Amino acid sequence: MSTLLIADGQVLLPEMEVVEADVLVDADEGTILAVGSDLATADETLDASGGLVMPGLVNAHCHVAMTLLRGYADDKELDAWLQEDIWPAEAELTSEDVHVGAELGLLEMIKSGTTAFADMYFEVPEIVDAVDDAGLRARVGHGVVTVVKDDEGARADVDESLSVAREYDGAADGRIRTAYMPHSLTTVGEEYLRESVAEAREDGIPIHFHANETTDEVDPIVDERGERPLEYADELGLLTSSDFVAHGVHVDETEIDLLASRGTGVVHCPASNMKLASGMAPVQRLLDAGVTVGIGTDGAASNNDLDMFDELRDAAMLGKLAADDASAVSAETVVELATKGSADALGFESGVVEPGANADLAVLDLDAPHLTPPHDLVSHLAYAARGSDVRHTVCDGQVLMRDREVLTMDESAVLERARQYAADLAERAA
Ligand SMILES: CSC[C@H]1O[C@@H](n2cnc3c(O)ncnc32)[C@H](O)[C@@H]1O
Ligand SMILES: [Zn+2]
Repeated sequence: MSTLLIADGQVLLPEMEVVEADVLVDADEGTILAVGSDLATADETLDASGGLVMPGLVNAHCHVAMTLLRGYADDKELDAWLQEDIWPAEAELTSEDVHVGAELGLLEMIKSGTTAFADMYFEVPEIVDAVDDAGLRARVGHGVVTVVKDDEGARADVDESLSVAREYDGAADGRIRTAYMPHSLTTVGEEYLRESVAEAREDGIPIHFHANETTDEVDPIVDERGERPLEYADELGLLTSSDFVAHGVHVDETEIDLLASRGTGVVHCPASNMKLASGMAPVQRLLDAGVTVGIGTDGAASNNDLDMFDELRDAAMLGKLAADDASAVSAETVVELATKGSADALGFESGVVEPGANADLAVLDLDAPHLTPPHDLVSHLAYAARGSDVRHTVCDGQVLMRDREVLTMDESAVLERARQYAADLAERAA
């Protein structure tokens, strides 16, 4: 067994308590062996002195290759943004573009302490390949949109999503898991949803989709069906405890109870919801009802970065506004949502620093003006820390970034390729 010791730091425990301790990792199994003092010596050591060892952040909803479209189209609401700018640009995407964009996003994640994410996009084999090389953990899937396709095209899209989910589950030494990913209840036709959900269920494949993001999406469903979107989703068999939905902004009490009783996770994407003026998710009400809530960035074109520390702060701030209550969505809550909450929604044994859990960890450097004085480190994580404070990143027991040097990627080459491919893409899409 080869071991890794993360030594001499403070450690954030699952109960949100901070203690001085070392963390011993089984680097072969990729799990945490022990948290404490006087632990065994290890094959490799990471110096965490002056730092906080915390669970790696889990970005529970992303479109990682959309980094190539960062800053490409801003300041529009969702429908106009997708239809006028994003979908025409995505029609020009090549598999190489997706690879290059994914690498850029993965680099950004490693540098800002994210160790796992969920991703819905096209050209999934390219994303799998990039994740495998970068060393992160992900639940990936091919996003299905049938509304603009003929029957043959729609079925091919559905089949691709199901076959990708079957083929790549367990890839990258088990760090890749998959899901069937219909884009949303309005962009995938009912007959395709009915057939494909049954197939996914037969094979035990989880399902992830965008839900209740805007009133423009909710109102037509209510008008045409006389029921709420998540009631419709439930009838289709889309809400089980292995499934998770993105956004859940415009949900009523019936839908919140449905999510809680089915055990379906909701991924809150506060920055994207604010930027596209989609609305404010009722995060405190979801939590009070017992819904599993995670946090995600959404894509870098609607955020516009993949720094989960921004998301923690946004989630806390927006949660208070939505509840009209400054005690709602507290610092402890958002830290838990972006770690264990997201990991639970995605079905990963990550998000906590405790023996047996995946060794997916970030070490934050506390020696910075904006993190001084250290009255309350959980408060700092929620309200003051930035991705650039991360000093080391570890996933599955492997060191991906040591002393701010990313070991699994050539940073300058990734940036150079991304600049070139993004410029070419924008030119083709113009
Ligand atoms: C079919 S692959 C995923 C698809 O989703 C698009 N997308 C990005 N952000 C959002 C969002 O906030 N709501 C809905 N759809 C979104 C992305 O551009 C891809 O086309
Ligand atoms: Zn999305």
